[in-house]
Amino acid sequence: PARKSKTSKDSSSELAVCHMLLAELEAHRCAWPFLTPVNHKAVPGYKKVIKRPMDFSTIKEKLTSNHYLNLETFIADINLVFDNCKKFNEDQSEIGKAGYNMKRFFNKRWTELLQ
Ligand SMILES: Cn1cc(C(=O)NCCN)ccc1=O
Repeated sequence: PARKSKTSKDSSSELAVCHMLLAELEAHRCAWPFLTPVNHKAVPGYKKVIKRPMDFSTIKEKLTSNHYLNLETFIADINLVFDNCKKFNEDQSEIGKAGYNMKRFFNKRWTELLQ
């Protein structure tokens, strides 16, 4: 049978999964470059190159202030962190490798939890 629009239960359990996923990302040993906003005064070129900065602390703030209307907008911000990283850093740099590891970890975990 066709699924009715999302019930409030669905979205509150999805929200709980988002909190859990974010906590796991923050605890990952490769999370260090992504925990707080990149200091664009200390990182030459970052402000010009990266049009939509994003980091885990900003995502947590948005999550706790009910900014995310649905799961997709949360996942889009997580992926923005990794897309920015790939754009700005060499693949084989320490930060580039950390971003690749975090993206693989995230994809594995959210598909386990939500699909
Ligand atoms: C994600 N990212 C982080 C940094 C950085 O310097 N983070 C502070 C680590 N303490 C620089 C470029 C970049 O793309």
